Amino acid sequence: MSKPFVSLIIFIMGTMIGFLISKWLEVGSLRGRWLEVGSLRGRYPEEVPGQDLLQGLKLHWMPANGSLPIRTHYSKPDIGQIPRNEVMILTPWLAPIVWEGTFNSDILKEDYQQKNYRIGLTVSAIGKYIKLLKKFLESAERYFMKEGMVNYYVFTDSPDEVKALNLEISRTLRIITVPEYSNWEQAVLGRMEVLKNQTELLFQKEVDYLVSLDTDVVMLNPIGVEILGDLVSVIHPGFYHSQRKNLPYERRPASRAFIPEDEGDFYYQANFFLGTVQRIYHLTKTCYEGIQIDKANGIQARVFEESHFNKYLVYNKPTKVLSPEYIWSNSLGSPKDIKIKRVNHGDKHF
Ligand SMILES: CC(=O)N[C@H]1[C@@H](OP(=O)(O)OP(=O)(O)OC[C@H]2O[C@@H](n3ccc(=O)[nH]c3=O)[C@H](O)[C@@H]2O)O[C@H](CO)[C@H](O)[C@@H]1O
Ligand SMILES: [Mn+2]
Repeated sequence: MSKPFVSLIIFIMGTMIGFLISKWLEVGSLRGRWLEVGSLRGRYPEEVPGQDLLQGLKLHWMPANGSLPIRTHYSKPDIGQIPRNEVMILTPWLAPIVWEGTFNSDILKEDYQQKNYRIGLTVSAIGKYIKLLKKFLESAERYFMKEGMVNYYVFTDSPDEVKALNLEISRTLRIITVPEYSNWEQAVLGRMEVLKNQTELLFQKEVDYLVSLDTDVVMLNPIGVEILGDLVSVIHPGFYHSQRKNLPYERRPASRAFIPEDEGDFYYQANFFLGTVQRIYHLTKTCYEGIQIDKANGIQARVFEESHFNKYLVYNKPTKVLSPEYIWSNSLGSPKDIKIKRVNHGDKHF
């Protein structure tokens, strides 16, 4: 055989082997791809992929009947305009801090009205605190979620006394009987237990959001849908400028409310918190369990249920934070950064 002929044969064979190897590799990778496609194909035609992802989602910009809802008109947000320049309006974990001047109620209300949330406002009126209930509810009628679907839930040891108040209210009020607690501490700690138990029994069926407030609160200005969020707490008005070392967290490791010295964001006040039923259930259950464990170990946390509440919020960050404007006390005066006093807390005229 001549030399050129042998070279030609070798060239042709080489090309063929190269071609076969490249095809083999391609089939291998195609097989990988084919597996993926095959797993998607397996869902047709019975299931349309993605439909389950949309279940329960309440969107409203395209109503089913085609008519457009009435829109709120407002000026365009200006990226260069700072709503408040003297206070923090966003936490380092990106939760908004709600201050007067940072939101437009009309935009928020529009969203709220379309979604029709049900809100449960819970309040304890045990023993002499029943005397504060009338004023509390009258102020809630006037200022709390005016345009919303609100139920009031009153925890009391004396339903007859509550009925005797002859409250004139426009919303449903349910009286929930709780034990006669032996003292103030038991009543305050018991609130977590009652909230937890009633969420299991009742709240989960009746409302979307739960709000817990003290009875010694009188609302002075509107408290609206701007407060709604998955888990919302209020910065304590007495400590909002304090350094971490001065916050009254529980620092003893023996308590379940223990927070190490180098941890803690804000100090929150346990007299006002809210969230979705599910998040409030988890919060109150965790605090209740912490309180029970402390009790079994013969230790009382520094600020009762508020210590457990603060511990929870260090490790389960609130998704929205309300400024001290939402739980102000007149006794704290009128500092410049408090632009509006939405409530007066702590006036106990029994
Ligand atoms: C200075 C201080 O220590 N302040 C604490 C105290 O605030 P306060 O002095 O605001 O507590 P408080 O006397 O208002 O009690 C809390 C709430 O529990 C209810 N209640 C209490 C006792 C009772 O016999 N009957 C009854 O119904 C009632 O709704 C009352 O508003 O307690 C709060 C409980 O969230 C926080 O721990 C506060 O940091
Ligand atoms: Mn109080």
